[in-house]
Amino acid sequence: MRTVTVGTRGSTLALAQTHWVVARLKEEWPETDFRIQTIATKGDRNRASLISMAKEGDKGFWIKEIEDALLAKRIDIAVHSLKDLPTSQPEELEVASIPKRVDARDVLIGKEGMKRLADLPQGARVGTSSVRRKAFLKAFRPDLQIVGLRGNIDTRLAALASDEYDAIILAAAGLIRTEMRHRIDEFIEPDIMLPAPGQGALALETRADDDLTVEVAYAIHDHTTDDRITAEREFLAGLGAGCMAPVGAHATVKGGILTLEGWVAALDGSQVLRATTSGDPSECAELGAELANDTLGQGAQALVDAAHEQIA
Ligand SMILES: NCc1[nH]cc(CCC(=O)O)c1CC(=O)O
Repeated sequence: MRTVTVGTRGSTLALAQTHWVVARLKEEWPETDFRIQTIATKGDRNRASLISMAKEGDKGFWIKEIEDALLAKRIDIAVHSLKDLPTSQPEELEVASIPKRVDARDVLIGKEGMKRLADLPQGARVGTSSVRRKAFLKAFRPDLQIVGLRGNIDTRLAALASDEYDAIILAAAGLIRTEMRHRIDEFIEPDIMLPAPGQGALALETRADDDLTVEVAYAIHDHTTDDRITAEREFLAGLGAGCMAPVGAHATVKGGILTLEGWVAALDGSQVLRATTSGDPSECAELGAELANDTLGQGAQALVDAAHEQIA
């Protein structure tokens, strides 16, 4: 029996999504034995200094150790949240497969009487440490107070019980995958808060020359998800921005047409540039690049640069 070792971080979410991936792979490859290996990353060990790590240009703080394990052949497939994966991989590695995406939206979870964003009282305190969520929240409701909120999903949900927050914002996908959908009070529509590029999608990374494993992983590839997230990530890349930028992107495919929406915001929400384009899904990369150029033409570079400076 062939054995494929699947590597992941050890958080509840990372393990839940890896168990889901392995169950899907096992359906396609019943003769293969899949093992799960957990790996601690710098992001797991040192949560407090995410911002300072970003300042050092250390983009892959959730993935470096996992990619090292792939290169050293300790694991064969790495499972990542796609939105945490930099837009390019080391030369010896590749994203071999992108499974079907779950809900890309952000959600609100609130205390009693604080269950809808539009209905929150004046000056309500909303927990998030995402610059994108903060900027779009401030643009929608300048009165809201944004309070930092870090940690894995369990930590963030527990923090809501404290006095510091009236409501918190999380990705729907994380709650759905950890069987906590029932905790969601409101799905925030993309016309209020555009999701992060790739939110709700996973990436299976392999060694580029490991043909057998690439084939195993590719069996659960979803072409429509791939087209959508390619458009979203090309938009982000075209802006020269990373996952710490106040940038949202969301692509949908309906009736054979891909529609991509992209937003770039000032950190304080005082300005949001919005653009949209559509075309054939096979043109997904070009559509992303074109949309980045469109927002650059509207002055997006100044917003991205200002965000880089303020965060650094
Ligand atoms: N940055 C952390 C992170 N990375 C992936 C998810 C879960 C959602 C997903 O798969 O996109 C989360 C938590 C969150 O943003 O609430």
